[in-house]
Amino acid sequence: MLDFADIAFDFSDTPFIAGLSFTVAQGEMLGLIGPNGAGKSTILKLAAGLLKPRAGSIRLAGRPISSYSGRQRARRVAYLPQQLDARLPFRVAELVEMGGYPHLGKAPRETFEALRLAGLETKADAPLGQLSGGELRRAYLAMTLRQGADCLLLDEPLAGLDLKYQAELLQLLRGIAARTGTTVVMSLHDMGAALWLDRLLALKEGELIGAGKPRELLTEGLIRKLFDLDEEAAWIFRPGAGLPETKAATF
Ligand SMILES: Nc1ncnc2c1ncn2[C@@H]1O[C@H](COP(=O)(O)OP(=O)(O)OP(=O)(O)O)[C@@H](O)[C@H]1O
Repeated sequence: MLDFADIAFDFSDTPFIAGLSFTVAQGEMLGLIGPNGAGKSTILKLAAGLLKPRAGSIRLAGRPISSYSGRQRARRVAYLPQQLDARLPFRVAELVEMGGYPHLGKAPRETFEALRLAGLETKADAPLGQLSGGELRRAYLAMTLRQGADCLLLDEPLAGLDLKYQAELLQLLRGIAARTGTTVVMSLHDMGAALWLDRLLALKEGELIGAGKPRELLTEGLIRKLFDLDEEAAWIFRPGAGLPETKAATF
């Protein structure tokens, strides 16, 4: 569904990504993990066609992403940015309705259905500025779902969601992927949630340092290398182990 081949990308004159290659199969749920600034958002923006690589090719469903018109691309790819604007002067249902734009209003998923999937039926008439952080993310997510694209590119979709909505969102995406073959690529920081994805790419400073099934990839060694955690700091990755006494004493 998505094919990055030998991608290079620079910010102005600063080289950032070099020789990055990976593919994502149709219906797969892929997670991008790594520290702040690792390049997860950059990769999602490249996949969405919002940034252009300096070298290499990005293909979507077998065609170069650059060969799609804006509307064609929006039918194939829906992108949920990390930074969401709560100041837009719209109500929730109006925002979600905009997801139908690439289909001239005839999107595969109706606005109410998208609202229901995001658990926002009762907030349909609320102005965006009156939503909580998690509700705002779910409103934008509903717009993304309404778009009915084959490939969902979601930048930290779980951020700010309470546990119930994190679980529901993962189940929802899993169901959509299984039923319709929709491909999901998401960045995330929650290693517990990452366990429920099909495959993970571990990124650091624009480089792919590991890839694989979550339960095989997420070793303590990989986590320590990825996030520069020394042995003592790695307590954070040992659920149930508790805070080491030496650490607790220094707080
Ligand atoms: N427009 C820009 N110009 C210059 N540098 C940029 C620009 N956008 C991002 N960067 C830099 O590129 C690097 C990668 O940023 P990116 O947003 O892809 O990271 P990320 O892995 O998504 O991080 P986070 O977990 O904090 O969201 C960062 O060092 C960032 O400062």
